[in-house]
Amino acid sequence: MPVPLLTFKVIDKVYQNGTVALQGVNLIVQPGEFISLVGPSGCGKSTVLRLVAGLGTPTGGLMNWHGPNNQRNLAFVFQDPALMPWANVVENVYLPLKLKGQPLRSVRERIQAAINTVDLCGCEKSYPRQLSGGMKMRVSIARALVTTPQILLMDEPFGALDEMTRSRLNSDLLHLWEKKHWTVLFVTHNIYEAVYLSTRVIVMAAHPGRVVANIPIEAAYPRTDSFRTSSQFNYYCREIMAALSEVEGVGVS
Ligand SMILES: Nc1ncnc2c1ncn2[C@@H]1O[C@H](COP(=O)(O)OP(=O)(O)OP(=O)(O)O)[C@@H](O)[C@H]1O
Repeated sequence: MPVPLLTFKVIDKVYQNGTVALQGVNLIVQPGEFISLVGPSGCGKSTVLRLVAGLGTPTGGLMNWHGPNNQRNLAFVFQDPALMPWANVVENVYLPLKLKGQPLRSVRERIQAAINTVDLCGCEKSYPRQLSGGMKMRVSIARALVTTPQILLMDEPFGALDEMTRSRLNSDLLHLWEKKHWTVLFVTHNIYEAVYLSTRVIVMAAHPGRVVANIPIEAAYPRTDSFRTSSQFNYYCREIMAALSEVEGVGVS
């Protein structure tokens, strides 16, 4: 077995008001995996991402990064692309590097490469108001990629988009992942999206937040549109629905 990137060993997270957001969560993340977390509202999906990002600490258990000096190099993509409205695409993608004090001239190539990766070549000078919802999300992904993260944390990134745009961005994201093979932790309420994208789906339950199933999606990549209508796809969707229906508070959309 390769050395994991990150491990959660029996992780608990109890917030100050007493909410048990996570109880006894075990998770091993291998480099290059695309893991989706699905489950009803309040089962602790975002809490897992926040702990990985270092935005809070577990109240029990052990979380280990296996990189040098326990270092983490990660990037977050949220549902809201949160672009600076007064800044163009290049300036928005530059932001994380600017915050690290890197002069623009020294990172221009990296910025351009990230913009090319998300197929926004030609839009460098555009402002957010001139871009569609899907294009704004691509800028947000480019801004995450420009830091070359070891792990990309995505919290319902496509939840606010219409079904067509979501489906196209799912395919685009998968193409990017196949090219670059980053490690992705992806939160979604949508089991079809989870099955289409992931190497593995973690099903969670609420009250307390916990893992109830760990389902490897053993379908070959590249995953084309025909995968979405295949019997294999339906099989995995049914398996996840069955795991969800065994727990209370099922709320998938
Ligand atoms: N800062 C906080 N303080 C107190 N309770 C919190 C805090 N953040 C989250 N919670 C609670 O912890 C539980 C897990 O929340 P979390 O946001 O991780 O769930 P989730 O599965 O991502 O939910 P959703 O799908 O609705 O976004 C919920 O009951 C939530 O109300």
